[in-house]
Order: sequence, then structure tokens, then C-alpha cells
Amino acid sequence: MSAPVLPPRGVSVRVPAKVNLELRVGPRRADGFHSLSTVYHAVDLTDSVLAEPADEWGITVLGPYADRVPTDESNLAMRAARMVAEIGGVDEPVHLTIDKAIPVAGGMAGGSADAAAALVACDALWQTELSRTQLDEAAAELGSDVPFLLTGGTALGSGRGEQVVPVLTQGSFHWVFALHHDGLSTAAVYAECDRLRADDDIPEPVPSQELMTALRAGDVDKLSLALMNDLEPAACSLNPRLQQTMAAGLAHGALATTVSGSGPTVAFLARDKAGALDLMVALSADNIADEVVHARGPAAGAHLLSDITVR
Ligand SMILES: C[C@](O)(CO)[C@H](O)COP(=O)(O)OP(=O)(O)OC[C@H]1O[C@@H](n2ccc(N)nc2=O)[C@H](O)[C@@H]1O
Ligand SMILES: Nc1ncnc2c1ncn2[C@@H]1O[C@H](COP(=O)(O)OP(=O)(O)OP(=O)(O)O)[C@@H](O)[C@H]1O
Repeated sequence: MSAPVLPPRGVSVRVPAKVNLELRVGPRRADGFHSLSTVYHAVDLTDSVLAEPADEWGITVLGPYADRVPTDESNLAMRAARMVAEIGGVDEPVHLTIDKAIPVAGGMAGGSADAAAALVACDALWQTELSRTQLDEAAAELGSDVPFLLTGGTALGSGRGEQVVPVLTQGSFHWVFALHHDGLSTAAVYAECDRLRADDDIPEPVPSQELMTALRAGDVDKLSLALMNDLEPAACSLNPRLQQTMAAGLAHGALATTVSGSGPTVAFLARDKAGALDLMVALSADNIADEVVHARGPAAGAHLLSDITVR
């Protein structure tokens, strides 16, 4: 007689941060969101989320940014877990432990990443076997960036960012991220973008062929010419420090720079790993940002690390 298959005792999922290689912001829609054409790129700056059965629902956050992350029902990972329980008809509490390395309110989709990881972890823990469509729909309800964090890699986002299609890329790219700990609210940055463009006629956004060509060829020089972000003026207007950081990185040899999503993290593209490490050292010595990290992309979307099946 074969041994019964036990449900896992705990499930750990790793999830990447993102940078938008291109972020074209269209008009504000009737529902308050903006139509977007964006190219998401996942990088190997990661959080992990461990889901374990527990007597009551709870959440613990570990890591240097823990004190800036809510540990109540407003945590996006907790909301994701509740959603899986509801869709899957599960009535078993879970305790989530988030090991956080992605900056908080940094424009790198940290909360969205944790939500994507919690969807995958709880689905595996409870063996709810949600379909890809169910996971994508739940992700889109949690936030515009969440579906991409399930997919990872490099992908084109449309709609309000929740419709995601993978993009063909070659090779990998080295990035340096300059973090600023005084975070920016995503909604406030979009509102500032509207204010700055109040007199402009804003067309529906479409992706640029130059970026697609650069990614298909794995050509870092072409990529450096194609980075763009319509939210950059708004993020810089709300935090003028960002302009100084961007200028410093370029002076130290970065191939190109862009604000990451809604900021205030600034991304620098380096030619290779050695270039990235040199840039990291130079920017750290300048003391211009609160923290400087190196990461490589593309990275995999939310994926299982382990099932702890031992009881
Ligand atoms: C800046 C980006 O990170 C770029 O990928 C995203 O557009 C933001 O995605 P997110 O953090 O998942 O955002 P959501 O939680 O869906 O929305 C937060 C707020 O951002 C604004 N928002 C977001 C997405 C979008 N397409 N248009 C918007 O205007 C809205 O004010 C919204 O209330
Ligand atoms: N798991 C979570 N991790 C981080 N922040 C969370 C989480 N859940 C809820 N939050 C709240 O969401 C706010 C935004 O945090 P987050 O790190 O997701 O911002 P962001 O990276 O700028 O988002 P995006 O790039 O998607 O616009 C935080 O200030 C925090 O209060």
C-alpha cells in the first residue's frame, strides 16, 4: 500500500521586484486609472513569502524594511491569501512570513510582489489548484502590477497594466538601483503627472519598436537609448532629489537612467556586471541615495522554493 500524499506543512515562494523599461501613460480613464503601455522587467532583487497552517490568520515581516510594512488585513499578501481561501472554499487560517528585500513604496512593486507570492504559496499549501485565469483575475483585483509579478521575465503590459504578454528577449542586463527611503505614493505620482500635463492632449499609449528590437537582440546600447518613463517628471517634481541622483549615476558611467515606476527608486543600466559594481561603489561613496543595490534581469516570476512536507 502506498503512503498517503500529505498536504505540505509550509510553502515558500520567491518573487522578484520590477522596473519599467518603458512606461507610457495615456489618458485618465473613467474608473480613475490611466491606460498604460509599459514594458515590465523583473530583476533578481527578491522577497520570499512562507505560508504555514496556523490557529489564526497572521503575518510577520522580516528584514530591514519590516517597520514600514503593515501586519494587519491591509497587507496585500494577506489580502491575496484571503482571496485564495474564498475562491478555493478553504476555511483554514494561514500565517504568512514575508522576508523583505524589495524597497517599500519604492516603485519596484514590493507589495504587489508579496501579493503574487502569497497567491502562489496559498494555492500550493491548500492544494486549491486554481487555474491560471483564476490566479490572473485575483492578481488584477489586488493591483495593476500584480499579474506581471506572477509572470516575471520581460513583458508588455496594457489596459491599466494588468494585461500582460511576455516579450521575446535575449541575454540579461545589469542594473544598479539607488533607493530613497522617503517613499512616494503611487496615486500621488499619477495625480502629479495629470497636473503637469493638464494642458496637453494625451494620446492612447503604444509600445515603441526601438525597445522591442533592443530586447530581441539583447543589445544593451540600444536598450540604453530606449528607456523612458512618463511618470519621471512627476516623481522628480515631488522629490527633486531624484534629479541629482540620476545626474550622479550618469556622471559615474551609467549607460542610461530612469525612475523606476512611480519612484523614488532610480534605476541605472550598466554595460555589464563589472560596470554595475563600479557604479555601485561610486554612488555609495557619493552618499547621494539612502542605499545602492545591484540586480540582474530578467528574473523569474513568483515561484515555489520548497514544500515542507515533513510533519
Ligand atoms: C507605477 C506602476 O508601478 C507601473 O508599473 C503601476 O502603474 C502602479 O501599479 P500598482 O501599484 O499595482 O497600482 P494600483 O494599486 O493598481 O493603483 C494604485 C493607484 O495608482 C493609480 N494608477 C495605477 C495604475 C494605473 N494604470 N493608473 C493609475 O492611475 C491610481 O490612482 C490607483 O488608485
Ligand atoms: N506586503 C507589502 N509590502 C510592502 N508594502 C505593503 C505591503 N502590503 C501593503 N503595503 C503598503 O503599500 C504601500 C506601497 O508599498 P509598495 O512597496 O508596494 O510600493 P511600490 O513598490 O511603490 O508599489 P508600485 O511599484 O506597485 O507602485 C506601503 O507604503 C505599505 O503601506
